Amino acid sequence: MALTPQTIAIATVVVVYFLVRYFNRTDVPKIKGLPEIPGVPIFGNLLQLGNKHATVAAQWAKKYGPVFQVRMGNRRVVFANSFDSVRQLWIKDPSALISRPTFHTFHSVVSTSQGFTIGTSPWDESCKRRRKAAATALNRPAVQSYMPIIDLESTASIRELLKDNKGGSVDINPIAYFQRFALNTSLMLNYGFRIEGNVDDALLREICDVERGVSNFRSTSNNWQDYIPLLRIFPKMNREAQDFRVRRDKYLTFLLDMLKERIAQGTDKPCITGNILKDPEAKLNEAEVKSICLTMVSAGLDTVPGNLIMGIAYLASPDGQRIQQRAYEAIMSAYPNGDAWERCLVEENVPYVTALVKETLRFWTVIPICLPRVSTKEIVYNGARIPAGTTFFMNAYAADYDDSHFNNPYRFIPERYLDQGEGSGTAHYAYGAGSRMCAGSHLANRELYTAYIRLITAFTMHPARDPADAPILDAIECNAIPTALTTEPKPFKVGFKVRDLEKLERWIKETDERTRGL
Ligand code: HEM
Repeated sequence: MALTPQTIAIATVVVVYFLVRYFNRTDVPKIKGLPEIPGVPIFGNLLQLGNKHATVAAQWAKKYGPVFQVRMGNRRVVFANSFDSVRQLWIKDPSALISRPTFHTFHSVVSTSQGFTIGTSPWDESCKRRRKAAATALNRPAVQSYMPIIDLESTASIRELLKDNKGGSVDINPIAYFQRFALNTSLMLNYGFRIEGNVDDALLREICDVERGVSNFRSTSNNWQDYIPLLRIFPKMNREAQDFRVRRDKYLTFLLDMLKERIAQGTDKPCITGNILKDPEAKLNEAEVKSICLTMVSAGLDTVPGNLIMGIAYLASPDGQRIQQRAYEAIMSAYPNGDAWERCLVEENVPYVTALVKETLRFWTVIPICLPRVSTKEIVYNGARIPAGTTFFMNAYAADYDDSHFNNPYRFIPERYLDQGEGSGTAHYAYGAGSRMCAGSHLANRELYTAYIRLITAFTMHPARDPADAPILDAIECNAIPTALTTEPKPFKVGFKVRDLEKLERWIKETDERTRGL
């Protein structure tokens, strides 16, 4: 019997209907009582979120309220967009959001050889062990013992800056200098190894490029194949992710093998992985050691420089001149003998610079959509029952620019953290919040504080001579890759003028003497 055109049309409609229904399912059913952003079949809200998730979600929050649900392909996501709602969901019952979701690209393609970082691991016994090991290695007393490394690396970057700016006649793009500062600090801590070459060193560039690429595969806003499984039939994304994995394996294996060889020969320097490998009581297996190494190499690599570089961009701008001057006066009044360069290694005694660090972290919020969480039990929010297994996104950018919490959030005002009020309690969500908050925040704070004290006492910073080199002073617009997990600052240049060459050369020489054995 021949099929009539009508039968074919009806059959097509039925097949399409069931296909759309099949592909339109979500991991968690619609949550009653929580506003839902209207979307389209299969894609959900992905098309509307586009490549600026943080700003689009912040706009929706104005219409739908601070917490709402969206559909990203087949994943239902609860988005929190205000300072207070983050506090309620992430901090009030921290155990409820202790886990992390898995995503196809990062977890099944990029991470098959070295395992997951701590920050991308779902909560289980292994994650607990790794987080505990990292937290112990990164707690306050441990970080204090690493200050010689920060002494060495901040000086190395400033020394090279001084050489390259040729007496102030050349404007400088600060990015590579502070990438090396952050990477070498992490490598020294983790492997007792540092990259000796200049900012063009091949290993430095390779690690920075690959980690940046991998960070894009980790992004919650970049990988539609994570949300729409049908898209995984296109092999291109998988191939790119695999290429990055191969390149990453190469240097991670090189670094770990080198450390093991040095331990065998007794020539290793004290470091976190060395301590673990040599500790007969350590309960971590090879895969867990690799995960910690991976975390240590990647966690501070984009985040610390992103803050420092954009902080420098602001300080050097016409608006930043007042802040630079005030910071300089505060440093001079705390250290009239000019020993801030050295004292910043043992104490944090300039509240204005501490406030400058906090405001930098808030204003630039370099992970605008914080690392995602998944709930391990039911959470009740404003009467809505959100089931266990739901994915949560913290819009840290929106929360850090929440005008019901911060006065003039779009202005860069370190003073907000000098007075209580805005500064009391959680200062900002740049480090996330609650049970899986950044484990490296003490280290990062010490790196930023030391770098600021040294940069501000060494130089005055000015706009570049060519207006085309001016930075973009907006936390979203400054980002060269809007869908990246961590802000990648668009290139810009700054003028550095030495305040007192003789003193600076003396401080550098003193660091050289102090750090000779490292
Ligand atoms: C300014 C620099 C940094 C920023 C802005 C930053 C930010 C963050 C954020 C937003 C998270 C997710 C927190 C959450 O889900 O609530 C995180 C996690 C993490 N960070 Fe950092 N981070 C920085 C530097 C570092 C450094 C230097 C290290 C260590 C070398 C580090 C180690 C970690 C670890 C281990 C986690 C995972 C915590 C977990 O999942 O249990 N971070 N960081």
